[in-house]
Amino acid sequence: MQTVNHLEMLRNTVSELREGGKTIALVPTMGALHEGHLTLMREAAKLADHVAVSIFVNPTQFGPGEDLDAYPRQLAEDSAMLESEGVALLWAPSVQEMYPAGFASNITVSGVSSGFCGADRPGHFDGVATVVCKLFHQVLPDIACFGEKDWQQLAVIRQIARDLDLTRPFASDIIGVPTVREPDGLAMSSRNRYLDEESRAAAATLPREMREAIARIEDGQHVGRTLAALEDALLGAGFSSVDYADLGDADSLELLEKLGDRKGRLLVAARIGGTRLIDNMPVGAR
Ligand SMILES: Nc1ncnc2c1ncn2[C@@H]1O[C@H](COP(=O)(O)OP(=O)(O)OP(=O)(O)O)[C@@H](O)[C@H]1O
Ligand SMILES: CC(C)(CO)[C@@H](O)C(=O)[O-]
Ligand code: BAL
Repeated sequence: MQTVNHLEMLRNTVSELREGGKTIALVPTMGALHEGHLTLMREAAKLADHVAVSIFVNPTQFGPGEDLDAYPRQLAEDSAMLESEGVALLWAPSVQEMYPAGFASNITVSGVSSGFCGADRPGHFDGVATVVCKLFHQVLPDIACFGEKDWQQLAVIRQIARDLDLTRPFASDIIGVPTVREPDGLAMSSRNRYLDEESRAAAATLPREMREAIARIEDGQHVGRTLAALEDALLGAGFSSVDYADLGDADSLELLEKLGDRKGRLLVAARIGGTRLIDNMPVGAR
């Protein structure tokens, strides 16, 4: 694996990897790798000749008071995991390399980025869209893989890929990979490591109650009342607050009060032991 920290070297390495018409799949991450990330890499490896992974804790997607400083950074450990996955290229730029002095651009996506996490974390998806756009221009991948765990992020990235002509041939090259879960159902996330034993045990209530709520909605029960009951169940199980628990159209993320024949998605963000967890699941898929 080649580890690259500077743009000029990245360009040379990408050209070398491309020799003979070889293709590249990019997996953007913020590091602190877990099995969810490795699953993205294994999917990427099926779809291209080489897998490139970026590790960059992107300051512009963190709001004031969020966990930018506390976010786990473990490049040596991550690097060893990538080596054993057969990753060809690790792109690990510094903040200075990504945002040199005088950097002044920003990509704002309307529509899909406005509710859910977009409402709770103002500017978050601007930061994500801007850095992902830069990563695409830097690595020039043929495809890129993202996790469905961050469903709204995936929708935002599909939108910029389409709008800004980021991939060949357009957004079909953005691959969404289903959420990888712990045995008790909790979605894997780098932030799970913030949880103490008690909060970690209670966190599994989130996917369990989501599945219950989905079954009720699919059985025709009132959406608003079912979601209110879901919030109560989470608060009763030890969550300190629920940022949102809403049913959205799976693609546009428009809020749905009734499922009808729409393909829906239940999206939840809730806090436990000081940690904000997110999850989402399909509704109306059965
Ligand atoms: N459990 C998971 N299943 C599938 N993909 C995942 C999972 N967790 C993360 N990903 C994907 O990995 C990529 C990198 O995510 P990131 O490095 O932010 O990890 P994370 O575990 O989501 O961290 P965080 O705790 O910050 O949410 C994203 O495309 C994300 O959706
Ligand atoms: C896509 C991403 C790497 C952009 O910083 C980040 O939001 C993430 O890890 O999900
Ligand atoms: N995986 C999403 C990145 C973030 O929460 O900032």
